[in-house]
Amino acid sequence: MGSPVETLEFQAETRQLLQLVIHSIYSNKDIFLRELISNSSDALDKLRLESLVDSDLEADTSDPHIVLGVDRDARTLTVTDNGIGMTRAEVVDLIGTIAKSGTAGLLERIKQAKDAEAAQSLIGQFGVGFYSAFMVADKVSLRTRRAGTTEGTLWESDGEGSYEISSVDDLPVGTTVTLHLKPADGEDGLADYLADWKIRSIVKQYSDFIRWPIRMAVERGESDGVAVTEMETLNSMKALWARPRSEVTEAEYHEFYKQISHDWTDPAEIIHMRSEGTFAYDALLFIPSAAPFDLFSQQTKRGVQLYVKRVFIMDDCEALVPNYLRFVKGVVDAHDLSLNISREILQHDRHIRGVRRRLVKKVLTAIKDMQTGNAEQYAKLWDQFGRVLKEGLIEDTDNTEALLDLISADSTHDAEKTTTLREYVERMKDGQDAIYYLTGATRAAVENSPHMEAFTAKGYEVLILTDPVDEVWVDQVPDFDGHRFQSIAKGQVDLDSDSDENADEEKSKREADFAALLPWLAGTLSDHVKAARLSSRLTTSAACVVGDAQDMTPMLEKMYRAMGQQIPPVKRILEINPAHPLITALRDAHAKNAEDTALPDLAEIILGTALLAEGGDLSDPARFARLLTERLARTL
Ligand SMILES: Nc1ncnc2c1ncn2[C@@H]1O[C@H](COP(=O)(O)OP(=O)(O)OP(=O)(O)O)[C@@H](O)[C@H]1O
Repeated sequence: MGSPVETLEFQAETRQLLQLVIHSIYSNKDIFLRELISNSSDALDKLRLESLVDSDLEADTSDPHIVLGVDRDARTLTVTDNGIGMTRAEVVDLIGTIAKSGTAGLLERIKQAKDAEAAQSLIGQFGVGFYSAFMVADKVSLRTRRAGTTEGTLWESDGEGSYEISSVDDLPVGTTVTLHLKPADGEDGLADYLADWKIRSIVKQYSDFIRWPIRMAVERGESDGVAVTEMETLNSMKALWARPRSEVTEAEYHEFYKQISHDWTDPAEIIHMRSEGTFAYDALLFIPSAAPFDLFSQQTKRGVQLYVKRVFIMDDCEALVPNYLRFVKGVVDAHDLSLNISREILQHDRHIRGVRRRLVKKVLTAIKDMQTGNAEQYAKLWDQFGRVLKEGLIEDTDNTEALLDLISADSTHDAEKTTTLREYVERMKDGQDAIYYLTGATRAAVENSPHMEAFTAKGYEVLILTDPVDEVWVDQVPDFDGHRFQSIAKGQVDLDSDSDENADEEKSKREADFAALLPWLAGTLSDHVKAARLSSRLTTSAACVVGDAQDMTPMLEKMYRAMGQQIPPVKRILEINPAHPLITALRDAHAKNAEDTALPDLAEIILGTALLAEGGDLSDPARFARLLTERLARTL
């Protein structure tokens, strides 16, 4: 026997929240199904747990499931579970009221939010759960019977001010939510939620890994003019990350990786972890073996997806992995977050920040282990992802040390093999305190650059850095193991630190010899260089161009320009080799007749050749070619 229908008012806050939901704060209405399935899944979990704890509870737990039902004539969609169910009092408490603390304050802030996006992000902290049904339905009925009780409850509402509640007989244990669907309306984001394909695709996208079967009767042709239907399970239920590592085979991991990454090759590394602390989560991450083609495009997305209790929440979750680990693929399943959590809130969530820190450490440690344990695999990985990892030196100062430890760079020590910074430091010469490097477009350009000459002659090893990102991090990272990074194309170089008196004397004499030429050179070339000085880094070339320690390198200047930034041209310093015959001849010619009109052209040619030798660009190549040919012609 059913009881008389009682009409109850929604609590004031609930009413406000419902209004917000109905008047569509959410552009993505599909999520209502995710919310209802998630509630059902929780109810199935609860029943299983309760029946284990309470042996007197007469509950059938032989086939826990969720069934989706469509009635096209009545335009209803039902979500049924045989989970724990609710008593009448629980329905009033749980569905008619919002028990969460801070609701009133939150609603106030939502009302004051500037736009829909801000409102959505606030409400994401909260989760609208069951109420999201009102986004797609103009009436919702809930029939439920709690396990261990006999009386069923019917709750019905149109989401306006009140709801009706009555007792009903003969309900099975569990809950059925019936949505009386609003008409489909493309403009309002309301899809046809009676269509099999739509339901199927929402389940696949959001609820594929729910551990209980989600079933639906699907049509399988006709027999004697009558549609034949068959129950089909829509979700795969296989959430690998929720299983203990020891129970998952490598083949299963690989299969799963391919499914989420759309990659054909097996991953290079698998990281499977579980945290059971105050903020419990499972994480299953993969380091791919090859970089995707769009790794450096602006549109590249991060590969880590966020789930909450097996319900898909979002992909490209920037709160979980930093940009420089965008190549890492996988899933993080947090056990205790709102399903509607927004990206913005996630960014500021203390727990999520903790998860992120841990994931970064795990990934970096996995790469480090590869470096020490499997050099060949590591070399491949570095080749694919080294450039991106080096972005971390700019983005993530918390992990500078770990990242520097991973660096593998070309060096003048070995033409075939790269070096780690640690190996470099171990080979450093006595008295050498800095790590020398030179940046450039290619290994050949760097190796043949005039800046290298004295370093090569004196046996100093120089790192050859040819990735654009190298230009930036070397300027930002203070040191490795107490040794600062020193560009050999910047600042003064004094490789004879133990200079004796004779050397000093010689130096003063040279300075005096060139005392007239240097200011003249600087003046003549003042459109291109800010100073001219004698070099101690050249052995065979006549000249080179160097920057001050804080100057931007020409490559960095070019990079900024390519990105559309307006920066004034950076003038560098011309260094000349006092022992080179061309330079001594110029000095003598200048001493003889400083007004000789051929001299400025010669100065330009010297500067131009220095730029060409470092692989740089000439400001006016045609002019340079003309000056050079005229000069050569005169020598014949
Ligand atoms: N199918 C169901 N079976 C049993 N109880 C349910 C069911 N659906 C909802 N409930 C009860 O109603 C409560 C409120 O549900 P609602 O979806 O509004 O919020 P929630 O699931 O608690 O939180 P959120 O969705 O924000 O994470 C649930 O906590 C649960 O106790």
